[in-house]
Amino acid sequence: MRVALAQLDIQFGNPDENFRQVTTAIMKAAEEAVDVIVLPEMWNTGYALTRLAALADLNGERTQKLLSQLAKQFNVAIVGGSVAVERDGAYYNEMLVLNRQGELISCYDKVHRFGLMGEDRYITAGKTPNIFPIDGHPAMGAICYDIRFPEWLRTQAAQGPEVIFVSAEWPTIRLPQWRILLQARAIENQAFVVAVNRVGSDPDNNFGGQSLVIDPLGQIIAEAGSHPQIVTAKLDLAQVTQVRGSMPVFADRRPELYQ
Ligand SMILES: NC(=O)CCC(=O)C(=O)O
Repeated sequence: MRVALAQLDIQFGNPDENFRQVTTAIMKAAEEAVDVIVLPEMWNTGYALTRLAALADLNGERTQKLLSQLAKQFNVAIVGGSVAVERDGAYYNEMLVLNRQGELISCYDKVHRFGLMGEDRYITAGKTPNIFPIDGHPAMGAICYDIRFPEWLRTQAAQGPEVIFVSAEWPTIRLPQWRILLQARAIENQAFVVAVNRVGSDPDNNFGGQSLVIDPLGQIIAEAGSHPQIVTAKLDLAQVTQVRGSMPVFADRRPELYQ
């Protein structure tokens, strides 16, 4: 599986510019003949949470239309990062996943709201998992702060996903934790982790990128810098079978003790 990570400088509160930027990034990534393109968190608006009424994508329609059209045009799956969406008068931090045919195969609302960036005041939390196939391989997705909750990722990883896609707006100041948390999620779940962060800044935070691809042993196999860029990597998914076969961590679990 060849993946492209679109590390973008999201423009605060400017959906038109961000839709333009995402279109360009997907077109550029598709030139690399990848199977999946992954976007960062809240790429339509950034964390302009006080302006959601004016800026959020109503029912995710604009996002789904664009990503579906690009997926079909370039014959590529898209893990659509996340966007601010309005549904029935509530606001969500929502990941849309499209297959190569442009069909919506998963719609996930961030489960853990990040209070330090105001999500607890403006965003409604999701409560459903996010497992989907990419070309027949089981995969899953999480959004930023979700990675601090290993039990949430584990509950889903125990169902078989070989790749964990993560979309984030993770501030520079905590990047050392970003790296360690993602490596730990890869090791404990014996899965690839493909994690996209943004770069640039908003009125409250700087974002230093460092998007990562990590193998099931926790080794970093691709890494972005701190500027906008597309990073590509090849995942040898047979490695997941091999690592899980050599140490049966999932079979050895004692979930009856963990409540
Ligand atoms: N957008 C987020 O969820 C940020 C999470 C974060 O920065 C963290 O340290 O956790």
